[in-house]
Amino acid sequence: MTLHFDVDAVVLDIEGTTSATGFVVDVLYPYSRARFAALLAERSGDPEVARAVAQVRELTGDPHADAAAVEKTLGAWLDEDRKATPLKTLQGLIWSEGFARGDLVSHFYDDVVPALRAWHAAGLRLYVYSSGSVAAQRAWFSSTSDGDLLPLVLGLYDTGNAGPKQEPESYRRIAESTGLVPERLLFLSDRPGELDAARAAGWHTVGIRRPGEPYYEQGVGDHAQAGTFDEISVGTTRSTA
Ligand SMILES: CSCCC(=O)C(=O)COP(=O)(O)O
Ligand SMILES: [Mg+2]
Repeated sequence: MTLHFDVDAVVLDIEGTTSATGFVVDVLYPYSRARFAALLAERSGDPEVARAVAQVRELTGDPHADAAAVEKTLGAWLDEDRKATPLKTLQGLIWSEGFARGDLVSHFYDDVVPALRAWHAAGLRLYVYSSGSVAAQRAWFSSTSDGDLLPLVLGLYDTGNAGPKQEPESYRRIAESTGLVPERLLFLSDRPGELDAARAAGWHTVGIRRPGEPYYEQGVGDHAQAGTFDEISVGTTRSTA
């Protein structure tokens, strides 16, 4: 069955939706884990690193945590796949450099890139909203085995510039930033809590359920659902806020 939506923009989650969680956890996470110590030791003066370290100390309630303690916290958050903003900031710095060096090439499910190209060609606006930092998203879309997909994407949102993914206010903030009314936006995600928040903000939602992904068995509640992007048809008649 094909789901049809008359919208102006599609907002994409990454992990579990455009791309495999397994790749993120098995390739990207070890890559960052192996480099946290060097980043904390060598670049503590970098404002982005210093801000993230301060956030780690705040979140753990330990204002005097040294580099070793911060690294331990980052490792524990990785183990539980916690989407903590400072973890994502530091991972983003490490991954961006890894992609730029050619150590990393991003993963997209086979159905995703053709759909993104077709939707973009049809005049749909494409945005990303991921727990991965904007820096990580930029690198992710730039360094694919299908070439640079970043020109397809009009804007990137993360938990820093939009807020937590399970809060409706974050989706209101994104809608305002795009200049589109909520009912002209479609959010694709694998996580029911994110879909609930987007719907509470007035967006259309589709839960993406791919075999092997963490939320596959649980499902996406009463949201429309699709196994691949091929099952989604989007068209635009343009209407801005
Ligand atoms: C290029 S982002 C890397 C993936 C990641 O770290 C992440 O947390 C993605 O979470 P999402 O919100 O896209 O499910
Ligand atoms: Mg996801």
